[in-house]
Amino acid sequence: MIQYKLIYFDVRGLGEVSRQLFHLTGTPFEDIRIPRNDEKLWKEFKKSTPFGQLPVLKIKDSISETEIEIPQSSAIGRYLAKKFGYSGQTPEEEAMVDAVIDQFKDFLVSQKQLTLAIRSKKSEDEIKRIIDDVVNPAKKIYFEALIKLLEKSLSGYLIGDNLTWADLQIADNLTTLKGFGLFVSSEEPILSAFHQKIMNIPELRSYLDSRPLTML
Ligand SMILES: N[C@@H](CCC(=O)N[C@@H](CS)C(=O)NCC(=O)O)C(=O)O
Repeated sequence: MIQYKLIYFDVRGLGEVSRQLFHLTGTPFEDIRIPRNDEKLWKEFKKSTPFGQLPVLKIKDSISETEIEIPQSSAIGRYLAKKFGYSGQTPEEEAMVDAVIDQFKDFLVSQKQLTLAIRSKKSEDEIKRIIDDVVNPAKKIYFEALIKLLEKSLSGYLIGDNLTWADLQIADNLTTLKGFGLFVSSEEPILSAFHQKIMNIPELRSYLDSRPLTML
């Protein structure tokens, strides 16, 4: 018997795609959420994590009595997607799924400047500057890459004929951008149709509906 514990902060962020994979597949897991604002608790807990950051996935096999901890959100997402059948159907699809995740991570470097500025209560002018000079140029490159894939897609998914964890990750990030006012459905019809398709997956819908729009 395998027991999963996913540890992340009490926000959507980098832990969300893994939570979604558990909900999608109906796999029981412990969803441990560290309060984002409890700095004292986090400072203590941080010491016990493999790389000093979250998310972390703990996997306990009660038969062999082994326990492992996996850090890094993409490693966790990829591991769960492989286990549950959402990592791509062939090695080539798997490579493209990884490429989409890498593209998302590249974009995240810019988005992170915005989230840090909001969290540290920077001035409106500074936040606008980050959006104009950093996030919007990176978003243009990111959206163009996604749109290219979707224009070629016959299934409506980013890669191949089936849902992969790359679809979940990108749709989740679109939700975040929507929360920031940086993804406006009427301006992005192709991405908007994709976002709706993923948001309406029957096995995930009630979970997704329960989640906040903002990732902070
Ligand atoms: N590359 C890592 C980044 C992880 C990361 O930045 N985690 C943040 C939360 S989103 C964190 O643990 N922040 C607290 C800290 O660094 O002390 C991943 O993808 O998991």
